[in-house]
Amino acid sequence: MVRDKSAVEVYDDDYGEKWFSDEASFQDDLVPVWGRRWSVSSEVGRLRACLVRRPGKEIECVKNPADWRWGDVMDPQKARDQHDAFTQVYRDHGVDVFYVEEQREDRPNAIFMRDNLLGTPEGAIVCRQATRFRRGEEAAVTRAVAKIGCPVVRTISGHGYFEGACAMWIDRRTIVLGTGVRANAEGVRQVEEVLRPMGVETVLPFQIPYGHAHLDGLMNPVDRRKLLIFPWQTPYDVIDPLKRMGFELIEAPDVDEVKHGSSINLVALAPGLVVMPAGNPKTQRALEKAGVEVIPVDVSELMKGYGSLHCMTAFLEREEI
Ligand SMILES: NC(=[NH2+])NCCC[C@H](N)C(=O)O
Repeated sequence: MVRDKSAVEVYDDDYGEKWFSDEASFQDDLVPVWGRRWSVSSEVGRLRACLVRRPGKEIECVKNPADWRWGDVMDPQKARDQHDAFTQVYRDHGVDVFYVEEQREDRPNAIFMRDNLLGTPEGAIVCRQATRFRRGEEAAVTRAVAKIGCPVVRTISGHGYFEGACAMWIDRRTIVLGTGVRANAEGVRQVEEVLRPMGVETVLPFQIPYGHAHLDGLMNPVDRRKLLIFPWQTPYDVIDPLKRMGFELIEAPDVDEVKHGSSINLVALAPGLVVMPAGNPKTQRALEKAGVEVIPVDVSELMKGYGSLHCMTAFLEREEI
C-alpha cells in the first residue's frame, strides 16, 4: 500500500509542540509592540510625551460663560497663541506633543485634557466626564489615542465617572485618588482595579471639598520629594503619609494666587523644573526658595475657562523616578 510520509517522518528532526506563550509583561512589550514607552507613574519624572487639545472651533460656542463653568469668554486667537506658546516650551524641553485633532464643536472644555485621560504605567485610562456639559469629550480622545497608538487599559464605564485630575501620582507605588463632584466611588474603584495589578500598593483617598472640581488646584508634586499644597484644603490624612515618605511641603503662600492665579496648576517637565502660570510671584518665590526652577508662561486667556496648565496636559510618557 502506498502511504503518504508519516507525521513522524515529516517532523523528523524538528518536531514537537514548541509554540509556547510569551511571558513578557505588558510593560516590557510597550516599546516592541506599542511603539514607545507609554508609561506614567509620577507627576514629575522627565516628561517625554503628552496629549493636548489646541483650542478649536469649540471654544467659540461659549456665549454665556456660566453655562460651561467659565469665568469669561475667551478671545479665540489669544487662546490659541497662548496654547502654542506653552506647548512650544514643552517641545523645547524634548517633549513630544500629540494633539486631539478632531473634537465636538459643542465641548469647549475639551481643552482641559487631563480630565479626559489619565496616564498609567501601561498606557491610558480614558476617563468618563461627570457633567452633562463635558460628557462626550472622551469619545474624540479615544479616537486620538488610538491614532497615535497608545494603548487604552480601561475606559471608565458603568455607573462610574472619573476625571483624570482627580488622580495625582506620587510614585510608582503610590497615588492619590480623589472623590467628589467629578469622581464617584465607582469611578475610583475602576481606576484602582486597573492600577493595583500594575504594582500600585498605596492609594491615598482624598475627599475633594465642595466647591473644588479636581486635585490640581489643591496639591501638586514639583520634585521627587517636594509637594506644593493649598494648606487649608488638603486633608491632613493625605499629607501625613506623604510627610512620612519624606516629602517636603511647600505651602502656597497666597490664597488669591491659588484661587485666581491657578498657582498650583503647574506642570513639571522634570524633577525640580516646572512650567507655571505667570502672575504668581509669591508662589514662584516660595518654589524657588525650595530649590525648584520655574518657567512662567502666560496662560491668562485660557484660564478664563477655570483651568490651567496641569488641566490642559495629559501625560503619556514620563521617565520613571
Ligand atoms: N483639571 C482641572 N482643574 N480642570 C479644570 C476644568 C475646568 C472646566 N471649566 C470644568 O469645569 O470642567
